[in-house]
Amino acid sequence: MQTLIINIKELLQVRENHIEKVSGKEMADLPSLKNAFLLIENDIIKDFGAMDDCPKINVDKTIDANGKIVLPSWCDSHTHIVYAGNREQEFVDRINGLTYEEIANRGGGILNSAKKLNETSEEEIYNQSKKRLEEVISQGTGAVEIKSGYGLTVEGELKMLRVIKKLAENYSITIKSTFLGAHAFPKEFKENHSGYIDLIIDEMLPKIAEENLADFIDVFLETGYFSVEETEKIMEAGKRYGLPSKIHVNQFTAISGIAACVKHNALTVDHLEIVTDEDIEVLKDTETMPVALPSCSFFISIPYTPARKMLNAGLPLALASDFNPGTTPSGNMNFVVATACIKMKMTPEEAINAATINGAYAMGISKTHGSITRGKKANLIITKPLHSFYEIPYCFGSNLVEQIILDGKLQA
Ligand SMILES: N=CN[C@@H](CCC(=O)O)C(=O)O
Ligand SMILES: [Zn+2]
Repeated sequence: MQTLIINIKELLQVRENHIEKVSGKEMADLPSLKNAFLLIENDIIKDFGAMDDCPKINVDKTIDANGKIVLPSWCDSHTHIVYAGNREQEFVDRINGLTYEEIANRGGGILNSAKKLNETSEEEIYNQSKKRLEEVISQGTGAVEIKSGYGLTVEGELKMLRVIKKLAENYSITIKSTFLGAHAFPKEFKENHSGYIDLIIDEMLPKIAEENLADFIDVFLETGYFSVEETEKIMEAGKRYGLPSKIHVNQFTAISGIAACVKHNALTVDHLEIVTDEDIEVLKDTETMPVALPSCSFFISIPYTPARKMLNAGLPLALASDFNPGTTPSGNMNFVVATACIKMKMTPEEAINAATINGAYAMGISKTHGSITRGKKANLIITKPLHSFYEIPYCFGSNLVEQIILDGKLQA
């Protein structure tokens, strides 16, 4: 099956040679081709180039992208799409003056979602979650990481991970799965942290490994949640099962968690609303990708990740949605890119690099996703006719995604 896209006004994120990620100043460069074609064979990008060089061949399908921009699908490396119910009452409570911390201390927050999840059947959780997945697909996401973390019991965590697995089996979007048993301490373990950590390490992890349910392990490393020492113990356990870590850290406080993550070769450190100079130093020249979640900052009114400072220090940065019922009930990566430009002062080039190739790196899939490179997966966005790709962040409230290609197939 061959599909040819012709007359592309601008083809973005064109990389002739394989790259894993872009860092610092490199992020300002978003290579592109104007008046281009792109040839897809089955689910793979077979070729691309200037329209003058467009092959004269018979193909199964031709798409005329006159006036439109084509780019690799968004790679959203941090979500909690699988959950039960929602938490709109907490949204109103925050409007009326309560903080995220105060709501959590009253038994709301993550424990509220955990209660709902444990009361809901696997089938019902699947049905609720698939709607969110379908929504983000329609908004241009072509690869997504989904975390557990609202079970906080052996059965609850397994249930969430099985739903993620089923979504991955039933949808063309690429899905990576992360075990986040260490999202919060359940009430019954409030005074017995080591008891819950033993449950994670001795009971949850072996079962998850046996069913091959996770690609990564995550911990909410934060004051009032998991300490640096507790997180290190869980990262080490994850490693024994071949699970690299992707860690929630520095959302509200900086407690030297990033250094611990780097020491354990974490693939990513995520959130980073509060970042110290020491944190930046420790991330330099490492393989750990910092991940910013600007929709979370927007929704719960906390600081934005200091992107400029980090890029000026030569660091890479990925952007992700954090789609979850508490802090970010949106998985719209177009909004993430726009907010990064508007609030974090990233240029459109930097933000698109952060949401494509660096997002792919943050899921361990930059060999196959995140750029227009021959041999990579044909997961693509075709926009509506645009003046330029700057309109993607500029028109922050509009849906500019016209068509989606996943696994080389145009989605209905
Ligand atoms: N901060 C930790 N976890 C989620 C929020 C969880 C929740 O409130 O349900 C986040 O990434 O923002
Ligand atoms: Zn999160």
